[in-house]
Amino acid sequence: MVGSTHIKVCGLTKVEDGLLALELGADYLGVIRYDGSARMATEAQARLLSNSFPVGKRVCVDVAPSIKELEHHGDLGFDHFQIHFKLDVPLETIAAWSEIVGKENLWLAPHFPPDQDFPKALLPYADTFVIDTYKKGQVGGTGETGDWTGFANLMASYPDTRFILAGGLSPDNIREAVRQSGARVVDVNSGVEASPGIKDHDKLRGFFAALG
Ligand SMILES: O=C(O)c1ccccc1NCC(=O)[C@H](O)[C@H](O)COP(=O)(O)O
Repeated sequence: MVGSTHIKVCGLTKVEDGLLALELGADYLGVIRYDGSARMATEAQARLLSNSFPVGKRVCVDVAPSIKELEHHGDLGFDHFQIHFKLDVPLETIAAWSEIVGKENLWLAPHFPPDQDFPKALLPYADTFVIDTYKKGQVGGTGETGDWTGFANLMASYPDTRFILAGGLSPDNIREAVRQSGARVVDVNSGVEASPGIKDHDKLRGFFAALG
């Protein structure tokens, strides 16, 4: 945490990048297990990262995993499970994800356009929602900024739910993003990368410094 902002650094594939993020004050470290991502950690990398990072801070990120895949992510030792998905996924599937990992550990990242209301039917299944920038045809990790005032309105509408601001955050815009959105938890990935899956240590330092 820096000031009153909690921070997740996502898309890690190297232990040293995660350890630097922790040293700087990261609250959560994200490892992507989706095979459509340029930042996907292999099974061996995911196991190493999970074993190297503190309990309670390890987040496994995937896109609409099967039940078997989600159970396997749990076996790798992750604490929280961030699932990106399109709204055509049946509520029964979402209920099953919630049952498997626990509502308190499920971070739902629904893919919905800015002109559509937040899908409140999802609220019973997770305590935490990641609001990532919508881009047609891409489920998560767009690297583009979203609607920060819309995020502030969402938080005001559902005060008992934890929302995480994601999408295109960087050392250059994080201060303004937090000011406009009121976000208490932020998620950064491509904005602090040297290349997909590899963090740029100067950018990482710059991101945390900007919040200080
Ligand atoms: O980053 C990806 O490649 C990705 C692919 C599919 C689903 C999620 C993905 N990333 C999630 C994240 O890294 C973050 O949670 C978040 O979306 C922020 O990403 P960025 O806009 O790059 O900061």
